Amino acid sequence: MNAPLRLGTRGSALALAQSRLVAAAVHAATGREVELVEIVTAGDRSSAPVLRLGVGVFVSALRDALTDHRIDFAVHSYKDLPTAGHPGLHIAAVPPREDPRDALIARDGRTLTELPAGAVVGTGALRRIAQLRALGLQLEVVPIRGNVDTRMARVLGPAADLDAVVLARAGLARLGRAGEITETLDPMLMLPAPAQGALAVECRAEDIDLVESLAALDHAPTRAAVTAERALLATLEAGCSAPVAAYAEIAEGDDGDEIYLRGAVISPDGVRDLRLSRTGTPADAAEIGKALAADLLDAGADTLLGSTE
Ligand SMILES: NCc1[nH]cc(CCC(=O)O)c1CC(=O)O
Repeated sequence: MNAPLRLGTRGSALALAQSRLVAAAVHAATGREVELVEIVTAGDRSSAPVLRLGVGVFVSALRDALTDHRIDFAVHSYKDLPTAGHPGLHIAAVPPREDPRDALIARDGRTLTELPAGAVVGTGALRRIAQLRALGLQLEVVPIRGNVDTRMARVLGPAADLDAVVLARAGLARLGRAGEITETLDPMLMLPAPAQGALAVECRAEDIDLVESLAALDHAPTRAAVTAERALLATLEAGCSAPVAAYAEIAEGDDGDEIYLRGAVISPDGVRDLRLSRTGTPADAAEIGKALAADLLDAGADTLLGSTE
């Protein structure tokens, strides 16, 4: 009898929901029992804002637990992973992606265009702040923090102080709260973060049996999409903190699957807004991402990236 596999997870509602989803999929695919091991991170203990700590603290606590053999595998929100890999660890599976789009949750069921001028919209990422400002809707866009429930309460709770918030649809869907979304935002207006809605299932590279078992959860089109989006991010990232968005769609073409990658770099005030795209085959996902990043740099993204330091 094999001992249960230990799946390390943070204790937040979203992390637990994602971990339970993957635990069930691993059990179904392998017949192995999976037990959740809660890892308390420096980020969970601290009251400092996540923006200052960086999501890296959550990721590194799980990675330390993997390296120390306290757990066998971990599930990350892929978009929170640094673009550089981690020595000794391997992303054994990228399960099917949730809807990667961003979502608006507004009072009185409103959509973006139904919000009155001067409406106050809260959101966390610079990428979203910049794109909301680029719409020219005369919204007052303010940075907010906290977990999904905290952010939703700023619009729907008894002490609501915002007209709307923008969050990833995927997180709300996994928490069973997609029904509270008042508009799912078209990627033409709000291009998502690279890898948004995707999960990364990580284990020790040396555990070849587990690497092989977890591969049953891998979804090739999602992996190709995420590879393209993150290649773009990694190529642009050199020393910058500018808002970068990327979204790859995989569709059936005449000669097999085709990948359609869109990328955007927007100045934080929303005034300069560069959007370009490329197509190719999923096998070339990484090259397409790098090439689109080069296109964006040629079109002036470098000055945009430089000006936001
Ligand atoms: N940075 C926070 C974060 N990391 C992952 C998700 C959930 C969506 C996903 O899995 O991409 C969220 C919340 C959000 O952006 O609204």
